[in-house]
Amino acid sequence: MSKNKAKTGVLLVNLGTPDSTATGDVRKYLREFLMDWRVIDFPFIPRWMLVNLIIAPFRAPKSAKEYRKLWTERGSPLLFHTEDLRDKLVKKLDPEKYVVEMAMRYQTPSIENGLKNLNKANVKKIIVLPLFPQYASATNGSVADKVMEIAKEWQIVPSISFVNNFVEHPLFLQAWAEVGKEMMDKAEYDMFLFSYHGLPERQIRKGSVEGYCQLSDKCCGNYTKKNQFCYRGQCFHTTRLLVEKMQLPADKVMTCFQSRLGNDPWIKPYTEDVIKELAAKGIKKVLVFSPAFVADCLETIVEVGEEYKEKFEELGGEEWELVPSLNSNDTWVDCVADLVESNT
Ligand SMILES: C=CC1=C(C)c2cc3[nH]c(cc4nc(cc5[nH]c(cc1n2)c(C)c5CCC(=O)O)C(CCC(=O)O)=C4C)c(C)c3C=C
Ligand SMILES: [Fe+2]
Ligand SMILES: [Fe+2]
Repeated sequence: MSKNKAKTGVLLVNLGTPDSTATGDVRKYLREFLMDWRVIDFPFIPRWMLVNLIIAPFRAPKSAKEYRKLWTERGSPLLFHTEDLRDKLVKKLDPEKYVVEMAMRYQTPSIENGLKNLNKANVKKIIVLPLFPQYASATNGSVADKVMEIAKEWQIVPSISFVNNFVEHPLFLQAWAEVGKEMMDKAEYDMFLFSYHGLPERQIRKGSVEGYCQLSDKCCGNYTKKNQFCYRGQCFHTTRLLVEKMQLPADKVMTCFQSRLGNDPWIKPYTEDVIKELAAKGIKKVLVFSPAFVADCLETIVEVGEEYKEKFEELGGEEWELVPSLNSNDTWVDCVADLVESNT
């Protein structure tokens, strides 16, 4: 390719994390995150009151304590795993064809800065890759909002494409099979739990085409063109594909949803309830996959790896192991490279 040809810009975007574990920084992060109407989908005034008068003040000190448990010399795992992914992707892609930037939807490095750098490189096209395997308005939808909010100020808008989801990508499935196999080679398990980040049920209903999704097994249990964007349906589909790929016994597999916030109904079954059910059935050894996340973060390391483990053990469980996330696994890097090249 000629050196004069314009390149394609790639913007990897993950969710975001506080700049430090100081309570003030955590509060700032929570405020930006939860004031996003796609995350707390209430009208502005009730959202502002809920976030600024209730959630941020009370949650920030508690969350800051949790962030201190996982913070490293390189900062937040979500951030440094995404940096490592970017660095490996840069080495993998043809430098004559691609410029790669990474950003966080909330806090830093910002999407604004990433796009500015791509613009400086005079790219002809931008591929935005939100690092969320399953589509949700609160994640992928929000990344698209932010990118377009910035691009609407530009005189020249190059072509911009968004990767919507990648649950069916063979290298995504292969990468999970690899990290899972490493764990399964070391020990035997009675149960394989697939715990995904949850969502308020009303957000699924709002996105439901012709009211198709009623949050039952009938709709979410199949993956069809009618529920192709249903987050819950995509999560069950991810489990089915991974079970097939890893040849896990179907009667030893469960799908559940974690990280509920507030009192409204979120998508079920809740991971907390499944833990009780497993313990009551006498299940002792559980291997947990968390395939809504591609990088280890607060929700995997602390919530699944520590809090749920403690609950399971209190109820008589013996082993609760978390499969590490994809982070910068080489097959996962190949998957990202392929998502870029096939969208170029
Ligand atoms: C996997 C995709 C994610 C979806 C979907 C999602 C929806 C969602 N999240 C909240 C509230 C919180 N999430 C928090 C942390 C967090 N969430 C995701 C991903 C998804 N969220 C990640 C990767 C992380 C970890 C960030 C890190 O720094 O490690 C938090 C903050 C942490 C805490 O205080 O517990 C909140 C709050 C809502 C309300 C929501 C959908 C509506
Ligand atoms: Fe979240
Ligand atoms: Fe559904």
